Amino acid sequence: MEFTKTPGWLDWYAGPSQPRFQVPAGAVDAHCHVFGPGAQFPFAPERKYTPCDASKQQLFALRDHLGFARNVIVQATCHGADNRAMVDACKASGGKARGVATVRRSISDAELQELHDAGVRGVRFNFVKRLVDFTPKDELMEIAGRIAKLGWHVVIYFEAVDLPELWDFFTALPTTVVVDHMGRPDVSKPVDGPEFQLFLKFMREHPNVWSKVSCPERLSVTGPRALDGEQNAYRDVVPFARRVVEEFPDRVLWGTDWPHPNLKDHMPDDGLLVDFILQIAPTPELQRKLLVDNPMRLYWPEES
Ligand SMILES: O=C(O)c1cc(C(=O)O)oc(=O)c1
Repeated sequence: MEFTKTPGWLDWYAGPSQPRFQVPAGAVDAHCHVFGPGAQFPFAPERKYTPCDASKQQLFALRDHLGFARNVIVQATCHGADNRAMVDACKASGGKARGVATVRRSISDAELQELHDAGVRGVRFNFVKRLVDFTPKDELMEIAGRIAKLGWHVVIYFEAVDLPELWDFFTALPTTVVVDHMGRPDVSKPVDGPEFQLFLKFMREHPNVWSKVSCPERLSVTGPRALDGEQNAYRDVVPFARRVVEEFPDRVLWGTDWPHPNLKDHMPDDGLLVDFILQIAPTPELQRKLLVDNPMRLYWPEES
């Protein structure tokens, strides 16, 4: 099947630089995606965007180039609840990738078990309205109850302004809960202001809640961009991510977010995104927790 990219689509950055920051041995890129290829794994009819292709081979090449050992491949919304591309990548990784799936209530126990055998360890619930249609909360809660029995967790993606409305649902989830991209704070607001303080309270009061301190390129308003060798990129995001890393060092994850769906302004150099980690996790101990210990505990508990 032939697909035409969404107008203005930015393709992932070809030829990323070699990071200056050498990540610790065994580091995990805990948030990345594959897109198709569309000819092999068609994009879902209900998708809100049509991306460029981003194959498993290209993802694994990036992993090796950046010095990472493993990936967590998160189902991208352009594939809906058809997890074949993500599952194919997990299976092809030789145990070096785990997955996070999107499932509907109609999924059978046998299908859940097949996902588990392929390496899936979580489901993603998405509340970002530009990405997905609404799913009733009772359906999501039913799915959460079922996947809890497999030892999986729930990944949630939402925007900061929606946290108050979603609070009761999130805090009732029976599993570990992993927040994508720090719940998308508005970084033009103060880090000590009510909006981000509510997010910190969410983590403080609920020890089952983890956060990915990822996507500065999405959250930044004033940059500078991770391009042209910039070693101090996205300075406006740093206080937010650093606060989360320092207060909750055992409940944070980091990922490239490659191939960076829906960026409108620029496509970052992934090598420089790795260097960004030094700004938010300044000590070797924090780096090891963020990049190795925490993702291993969540995704490869049998090895950690
Ligand atoms: O902000 C986004 O556009 C975005 C989209 C997706 C997805 O389409 O799955 O995943 C992400 O992590 C971020």
